[in-house]
Amino acid sequence: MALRACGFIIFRRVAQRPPPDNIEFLLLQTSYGEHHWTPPKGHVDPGEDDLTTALRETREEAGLGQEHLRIVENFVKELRYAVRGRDKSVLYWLAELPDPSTAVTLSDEHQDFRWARLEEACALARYQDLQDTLKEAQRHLLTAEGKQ
Ligand SMILES: Nc1nc2c(ncn2[C@@H]2O[C@H](COP(=O)(O)OP(=O)(O)OP(=O)(O)OP(=O)(O)OC[C@H]3O[C@@H](n4cnc5c(=O)[nH]c(N)nc54)[C@H](O)[C@@H]3O)[C@@H](O)[C@H]2O)c(=O)[nH]1
Repeated sequence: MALRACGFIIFRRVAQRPPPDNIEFLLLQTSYGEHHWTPPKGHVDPGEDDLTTALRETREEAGLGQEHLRIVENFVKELRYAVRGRDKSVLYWLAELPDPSTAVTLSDEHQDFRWARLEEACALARYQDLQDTLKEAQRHLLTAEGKQ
């Protein structure tokens, strides 16, 4: 069976810059393996529903819970890639951190985090599918605000 993981693309808006540069995405760097950067996400536990997984992993990995987040409607993206020869599917929802000063608290699974504008986020993310997803998220937000 394919591996399945779920998470959140989390963004915040900073007041000091005009759109689109006011949008910053949260990326976490693993403390293991290739030290790659991804949004908070993780494997679905047996019997767990996808959104519950996304919320649980975001709390575990970034210290951010539903009380800190505003989930954006009509945005969910699936990425499919192979990990050590097994197909993996990752579902990402999109959520805003309305209070941009809310602290991010990492677990042992990650060694660093970054709030990054789209260009830097894409450079950190490295994988084309994740970069495309971040770009789509930004487009979705700007379109919703009538700024594009
Ligand atoms: N020591 C050690 N331990 C590990 C390792 N590996 C796992 N652990 C343990 O597992 C726990 C994590 O459990 P969860 O939090 O539940 O799972 P996830 O959050 O899902 O995390 P993963 O790291 O398993 O999965 P990915 O992020 O998917 O990375 C897997 C590979 O896929 C590629 N890749 C990544 N992202 C993209 C993308 O967007 N697009 C594309 N195209 N490719 C992408 C990249 O090549 C990468 O190397 C940790 O606590 C460790 O105990 C490891 O290498 N060494």
